[in-house]
Amino acid sequence: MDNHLYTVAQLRAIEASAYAVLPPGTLMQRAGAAAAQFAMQLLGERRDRPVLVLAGPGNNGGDALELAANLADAGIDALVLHLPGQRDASIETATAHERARDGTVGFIDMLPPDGDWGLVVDGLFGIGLTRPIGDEYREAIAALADVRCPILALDVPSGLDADTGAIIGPDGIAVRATHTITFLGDKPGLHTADGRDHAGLVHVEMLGVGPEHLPQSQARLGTDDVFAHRLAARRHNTHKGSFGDVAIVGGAHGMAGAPVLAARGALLTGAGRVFVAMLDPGPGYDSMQPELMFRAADDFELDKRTLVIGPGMGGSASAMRLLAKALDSDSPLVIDADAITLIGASPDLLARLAARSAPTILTPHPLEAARLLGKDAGEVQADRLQAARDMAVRTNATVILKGSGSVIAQPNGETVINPTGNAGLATAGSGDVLAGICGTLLAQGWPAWEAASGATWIHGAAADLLVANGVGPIGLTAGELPAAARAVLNMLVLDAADGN
Ligand SMILES: NC(=O)C1=CN([C@@H]2O[C@H](COP(=O)(O)OP(=O)(O)OC[C@H]3O[C@@H](n4cnc5c(N)ncnc54)[C@H](O)[C@@H]3O)[C@@H](O)[C@H]2O)[C@@H](O)CC1
Ligand SMILES: Nc1ncnc2c1ncn2[C@@H]1O[C@H](COP(=O)(O)OP(=O)(O)O)[C@@H](O)[C@H]1O
Ligand SMILES: [K+]
Repeated sequence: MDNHLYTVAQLRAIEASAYAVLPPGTLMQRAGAAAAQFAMQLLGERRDRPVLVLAGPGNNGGDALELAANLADAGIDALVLHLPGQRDASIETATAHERARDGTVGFIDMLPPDGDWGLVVDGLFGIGLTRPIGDEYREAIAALADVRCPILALDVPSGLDADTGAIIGPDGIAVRATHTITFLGDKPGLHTADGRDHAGLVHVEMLGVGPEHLPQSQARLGTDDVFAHRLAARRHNTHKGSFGDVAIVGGAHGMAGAPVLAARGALLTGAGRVFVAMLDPGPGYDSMQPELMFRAADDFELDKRTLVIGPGMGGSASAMRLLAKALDSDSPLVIDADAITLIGASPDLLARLAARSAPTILTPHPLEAARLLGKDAGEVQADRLQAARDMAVRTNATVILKGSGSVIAQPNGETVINPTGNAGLATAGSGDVLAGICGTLLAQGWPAWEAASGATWIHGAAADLLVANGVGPIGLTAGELPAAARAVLNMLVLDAADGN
């Protein structure tokens, strides 16, 4: 599967390269025809209902007019609300307009208050949106909030930044589509930040443009292909030492739960032995998971095991001392939660981190990322891919910027957006479980990049599995994730053995 994600600048280059070898209007006609076909699939049994098509001033509007003409030719009642703006349309869009006018497409001047549509198509703006949506378009987009039928966005939901997944403008608005048919290549903004909520299910349509027109992409949508070759079935002749030791370092007073969740995550995804090194005196054992071994962090040997440092660790002097020791060690290291905050406040710790050569994964949520970058969380969320890449360069580590559409980046700029997971994960402790799974995969010898991509994928898929079984998204708890992650991992290993 082609899972490359292209920036708007790259899409413009693809467009220009394909445009140069095709008769004028070909790409728009193909976009309109493909979108009409997709629309008919979405309409299904509701083909007797009218389809509302919103067409904007640019070529996205041209696609919409082509789609309307195709639907009308197929006998569907297509009604266009055309909002052409001040500037002249491109020749392609003007031609599409003529075609729609000459056929049986209906044109309306305003939205009827209670249209009983079979489908609504958003062709207001695509990758050409350069400024916040103005009042004349805002009204039409706001009206879609009351629509009860599927909404199909052409190329990009209008109002969404295709590069970042942020809604354009401080007081911005964007269409919330149920489906997006996106042209000439997939886009990062459809899969992260507000992208998942606004794009719905994404279908990529290449419009017959071949690989010779496609540039090298720096970002991909994550699939299990990234780590599938690591999913080896376990051999009989193995022992607990074969699967690595993970030690979770954290657990200041009152925060013992965080390292315990991380430890359960690590244990149930296959580490041979899991320790919890507690900063402050805490529980002697976990009655739910008595296999975990509890130690005092102060005199705990940090070498020769994979470390997950930060869950519930607090910001005390002993936390800082332990973190410095962990950073200076040769152990594979996952840095989470309070440990990230401490590094954000200390140039010395940051320098130690950047100097490491052992595998290192950093798992910030947007606020922790902001502390590390000296920004605020809003600035991080405004461009999650760039923020993740900046952190990877600054720390010389693999970074997982968490949140809807987690972004995984490595210092060379390579980036993956994770497609699994759901809002059930927006609950305290789920990040601790992710850190534990990262630790397990590192302990089993996965390189940092594959461990980070794999852990994020498995963690999200665990939440998806729970939701599919009626556990969440509302009320899903972090403690339920480790067993679900175990089920996902075992299924992946079985699939890999079957050659699927
Ligand atoms: N050019 C081509 O060869 C193809 C273009 N395609 C479509 O064309 C789209 C890109 O077309 P355009 O570059 O015309 O861009 P758009 O149609 O996305 O919008 C740009 C137009 O809107 C105006 N505009 C931008 N922001 C605005 C705002 N906030 N308020 C009001 N007006 C605003 C611009 O001045 C311009 O006229 C793609 O997303 C895709 O849907 C497809 O048909 C594939 C082929
Ligand atoms: N709305 C969401 N959709 C998908 N994943 C989410 C969402 N909200 C949170 N997550 C995931 O849940 C985890 C939360 O981690 P974090 O914010 O560190 O919480 P905590 O510190 O309480 O464990 C991360 O893996 C994050 O990517
Ligand atoms: K659109």
